[in-house]
Amino acid sequence: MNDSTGLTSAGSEPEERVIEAALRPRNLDDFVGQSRVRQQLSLVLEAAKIRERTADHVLLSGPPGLGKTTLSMIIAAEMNAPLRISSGPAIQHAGDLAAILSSLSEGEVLFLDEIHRMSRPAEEMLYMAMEDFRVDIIVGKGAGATAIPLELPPFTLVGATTRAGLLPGPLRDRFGFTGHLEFYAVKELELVLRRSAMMLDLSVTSAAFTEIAGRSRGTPRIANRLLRRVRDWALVHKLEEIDAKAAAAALDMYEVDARGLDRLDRGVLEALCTKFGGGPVGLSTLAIAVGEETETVETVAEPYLVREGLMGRTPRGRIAMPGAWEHLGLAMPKDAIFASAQTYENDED
Ligand SMILES: Nc1ncnc2c1ncn2[C@@H]1O[C@H](COP(=O)(O)OP(=O)(O)OP(=O)(O)O)[C@@H](O)[C@H]1O
Ligand SMILES: [Mg+2]
Repeated sequence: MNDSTGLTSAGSEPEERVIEAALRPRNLDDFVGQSRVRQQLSLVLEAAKIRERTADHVLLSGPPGLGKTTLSMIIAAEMNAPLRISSGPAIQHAGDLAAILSSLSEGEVLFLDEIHRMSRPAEEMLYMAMEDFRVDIIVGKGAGATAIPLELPPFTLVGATTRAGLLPGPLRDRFGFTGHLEFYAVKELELVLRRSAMMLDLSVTSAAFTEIAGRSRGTPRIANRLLRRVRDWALVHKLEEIDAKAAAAALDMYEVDARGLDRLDRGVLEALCTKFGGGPVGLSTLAIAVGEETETVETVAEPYLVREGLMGRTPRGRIAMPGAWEHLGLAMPKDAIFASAQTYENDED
């Protein structure tokens, strides 16, 4: 069984990839939400089709599990083009990239996941390939080295990154279109779940979809994962239909609460409110209080707590926001920093 941390993390596990592939929407119309990105992308692709050219290079940025890989597959499908998949970490030498580029066929879509993790020399080769559809292959070493220019067939690069800010400007500028994916609204996640339930042949009530969607942290990958756990629960309990009560009971058992907080998130909040009176408290002290590594608290629990407005970051440390006490069903002490002072500011370090 997964522990609760795994259940609510936005990254994917290797065994999960197969089922994810099966649940992926295959065209833009089936892709839920992100209406602006979808409209803009659809325009880029339509225009390319009319001009009978390959589409402009596309950069997709946004947190894990929001649909970047899915969109790249949709782009290839909509353009009726083959898709080649690689990733930044797999391209450590310029030669790795040259090998991929020189074997592309005309119009092919090249998807580079985690493009911010490519090596510098490969990145520079990519600039030229994106702009002029040409690369220089270096043959030999030292003084005898020569550059052999190689023409490339026109192709569309789709780059994906969780950290658009880490991309060097020259690379970012060479994309004709950048789509930034946002977290999904509960209503949108309900649609994702409805579609998945149909594909998994499950009978689920509307209220149950709402219940699961509300616990999914704005992330389709998490929504689909929670749905599968609820399905297991219903199977064992021999339920024909999954209703809101069953969904809530199942997810409570997996320790994913009504707002999508898991055991670690709640532990951090509870420590902050009850052991440190709402803070401010340093991150490492907070981590010790919950028996976790500082890094785990910072990268796994904190981003969602801050996003949900339950925890704040100040120059003097972490503080609980009023919603934290409310969520835990506790009374906020009168001397809690948030109640007494105006020192709160959204600090970025
Ligand atoms: N808009 C959407 N509509 C329906 N399902 C979606 C949507 N976006 C994502 N999904 C589902 O969520 C899962 C994860 O999506 P995907 O792999 O595309 O995310 P990602 O952004 O590439 O994540 P990562 O950054 O971890 O690579 C897929 O199984 C897909 O079916
Ligand atoms: Mg991906």
